[in-house]
Amino acid sequence: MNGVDIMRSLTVGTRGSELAVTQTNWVINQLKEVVPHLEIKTKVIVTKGDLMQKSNIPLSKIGGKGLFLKEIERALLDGEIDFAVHSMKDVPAELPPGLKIGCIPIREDARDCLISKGNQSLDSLPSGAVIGTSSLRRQAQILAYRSDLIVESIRGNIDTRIRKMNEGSFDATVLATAGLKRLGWTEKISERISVDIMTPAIGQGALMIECREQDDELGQILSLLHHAETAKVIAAERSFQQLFQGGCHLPIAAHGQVIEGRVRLTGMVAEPDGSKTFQGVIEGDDPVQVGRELAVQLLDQGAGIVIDSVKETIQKAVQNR
Ligand SMILES: NCc1[nH]cc(CCC(=O)O)c1CC(=O)O
Repeated sequence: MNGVDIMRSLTVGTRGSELAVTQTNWVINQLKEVVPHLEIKTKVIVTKGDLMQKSNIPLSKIGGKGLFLKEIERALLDGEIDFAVHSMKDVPAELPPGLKIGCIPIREDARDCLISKGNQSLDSLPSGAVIGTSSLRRQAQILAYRSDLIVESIRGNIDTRIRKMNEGSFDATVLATAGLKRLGWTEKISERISVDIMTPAIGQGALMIECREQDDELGQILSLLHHAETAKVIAAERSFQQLFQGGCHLPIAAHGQVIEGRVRLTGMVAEPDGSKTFQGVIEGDDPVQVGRELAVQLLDQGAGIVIDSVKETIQKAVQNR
């Protein structure tokens, strides 16, 4: 890539988690390579999601996307920071007015991975082994594949979850491969789970850089990190998700690939106990259309009934808090 000669002093806002800071630093380094004269300061911002993680209420029961974003978006709009790096997976369907997607950089490995005591794989775990996850998507797919395993809720950042597994009553946990790779912790991975067994979360492994709508100069800088192929599959995955009107707290998954210029999207919706799964694959040229068509296909099979009942359960849990 050619360097661009822009002098500007920027502030990036980030959550304080080790993963958030690592992802932000990755972006800073990428930017400095293409725009050597940039000066970038980092400002750590505490979000509601970070505070909730210290509590015992499962995030799936709090519901709603954007728990990790609100305070950061406030800081963007107030001009306290100029841009922010988010895990795509945690970004809601719509951005608030005044903000835009600065770019979508190249995606890391989208697969989930198993981290287990004794380095066991999903196939070699003994019957009755306890897997810690609070993701209904992961729970449903683990149980659909191995109904003899037990899933229990586990909370916290990546390092907390791994520690809880090693110290506590869990035999294994499932995390995003991308997070572990970025943190340099791949030696902890026991198995990268095939997308044929576990469809990844919508946007998993991808980042989204957000900035102010009117900041054209920064938009131009950020566009240097944009990865068109990633953006295409993300558009398909998110368009699929949009028809279910829900985020990563629902048992919904999608994984897009670009094959000879066309998008191939696999989608999955499941009953949280894994007793029933709806799956489909659609290929096409227009990512948004592909996502929509696939969602309609699964809705026609009855996936909407499953999702509505999961939403109802979440709603009740929120009311009873
Ligand atoms: N919801 C938490 C979250 N948001 C992004 C990642 C990992 C990185 C990614 O998916 O890009 C994680 C943790 C995990 O699921 O293991």
